[in-house]
Amino acid sequence: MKVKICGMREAANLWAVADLKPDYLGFIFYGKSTRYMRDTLSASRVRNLPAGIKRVGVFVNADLTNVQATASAYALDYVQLHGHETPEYCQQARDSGLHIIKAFAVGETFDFTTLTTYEPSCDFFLFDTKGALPGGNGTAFDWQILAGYAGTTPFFLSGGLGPDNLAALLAFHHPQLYGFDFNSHLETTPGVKDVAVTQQLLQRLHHESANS
Ligand SMILES: O=C(O)c1ccccc1NCC(=O)[C@H](O)[C@H](O)COP(=O)(O)O
Repeated sequence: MKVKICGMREAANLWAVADLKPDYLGFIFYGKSTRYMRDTLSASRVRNLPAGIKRVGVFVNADLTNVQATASAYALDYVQLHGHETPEYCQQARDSGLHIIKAFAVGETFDFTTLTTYEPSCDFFLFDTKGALPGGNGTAFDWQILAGYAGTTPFFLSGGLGPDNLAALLAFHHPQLYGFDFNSHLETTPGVKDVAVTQQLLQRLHHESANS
């Protein structure tokens, strides 16, 4: 199972977490987020992450030209779209060479038929919890609702994941489950991950994968 750690914003913390070798690291390019990182992390620091870690830029209803320029400056491997971006927007982004993770906010119900038109343009979906904020709400949704997802695009499971629900997480299965996305439940303050907690979590995940 792949692991994405999202919302990095401090240089020293970024290097410490990168040393733990997560598969993906996420950077928030949404100005209203407490994890906004344009002022705290230079493009060269992000570009120079160790090989093997995929860089993901998170955007919310951003102008496509801005997304393209940012993806190029920070050498982003993926753009994660967390707003009301349409299938046409995703297709245009993909046609320009970007790789797409489209996030969807899941509430008590979710109409999975709305995903069909996104399938051709998206590399991954990310199912997050519906909340007051576009992301980073820190609450989990009822993952059983994903039994209704019968599409072919692999997905990241997200929303309030952390050490406290890791056992339940490891017991959750879905044919298209690709990875877990962690954020606020690993933090000491918004944008700063607790390195010891993150290390323990990754060790537990690797241990479980090796034994499954
Ligand atoms: O984290 C943010 O501040 C954020 C703000 C706006 C859009 C997306 C954002 N985060 C994207 C993520 O991928 C988070 O990891 C995801 O929402 C889950 O966060 P959490 O519930 O805190 O685990």
